[in-house]
Amino acid sequence: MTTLLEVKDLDVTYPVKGFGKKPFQALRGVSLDIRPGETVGLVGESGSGKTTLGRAVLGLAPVTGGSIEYRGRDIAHLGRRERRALSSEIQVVFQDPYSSLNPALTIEQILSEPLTARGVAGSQARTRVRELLGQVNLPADAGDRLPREFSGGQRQRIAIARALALDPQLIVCDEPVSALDLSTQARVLDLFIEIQERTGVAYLFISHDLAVVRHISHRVAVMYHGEIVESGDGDQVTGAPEHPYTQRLFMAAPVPDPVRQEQRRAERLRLLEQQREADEQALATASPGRTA
Ligand SMILES: Nc1ncnc2c1ncn2[C@@H]1O[C@H](COP(=O)(O)OP(=O)(O)OP(=O)(O)O)[C@@H](O)[C@H]1O
Repeated sequence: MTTLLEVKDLDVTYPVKGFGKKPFQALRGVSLDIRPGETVGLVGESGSGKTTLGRAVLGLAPVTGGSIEYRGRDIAHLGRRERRALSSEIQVVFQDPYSSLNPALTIEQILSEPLTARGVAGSQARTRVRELLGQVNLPADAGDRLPREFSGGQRQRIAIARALALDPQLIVCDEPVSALDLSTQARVLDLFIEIQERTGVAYLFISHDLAVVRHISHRVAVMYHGEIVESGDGDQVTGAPEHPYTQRLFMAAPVPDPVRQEQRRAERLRLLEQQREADEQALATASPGRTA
């Protein structure tokens, strides 16, 4: 299979303001590839450089070394116009569905924006907006409403619809479910999977949540202090990590094993039962006339 995105030996260094302050190197020799239709999960603790890598792919971080090839073309240092042209291919969904949608625009206006920028207008754009709302399981009349009329999960669906408007090949998803409650997370994750199965879009899926990454990724890369310390098949990396950092990271967040959970529940019930019997015995001793 061909490679869609190939990041090679990437360095990103942020200039730091203030006299005598040294620039901060946030990524060091990072290499990673994404194939068409694939989800690569990027995991690591806060500050390890996950967002920086996503932003570099989007042309929003100061790349100081290495390359980012999209379909064989280096996109690490594109000018504004070339970058805009690439926005139909590479899109983004951010963490916060509250700040990422313009509160003054209706959903139809929000979803039409990328279409209008491409010269798709009028009835063609309206048809596409309805199609997009359907793709993310929102009713067609959602187009007339404002973002504030929707829940967090619904807003994230709208953000996903906007990202899909131009049929991208790759979406950088930066913690897209972290702001949602657990059951909404599960539904939005399933939506990501369903969309991928239907459209063949690839995801660079950034999350600090191992359960989320495990659920959605075909392959997983683990970041630590600006470097990728381990990468490979999702089950392999999450199930039998090799690098000591990954082992520690995964030990801190144990896999919810249904058999183990059932054993723990049975153990809790047994202890409660023991406690109840002990209480009743104590009560019976204190008041000998009482029958259990
Ligand atoms: N614009 C910036 N200028 C200077 N340093 C930055 C800038 N953006 C990020 N950093 C630093 O780069 C490092 C990596 O940050 P980044 O946000 O990529 O990590 P992360 O793994 O996504 O963490 P989190 O999950 O907390 O967002 C951090 O030490 C951060 O403080």
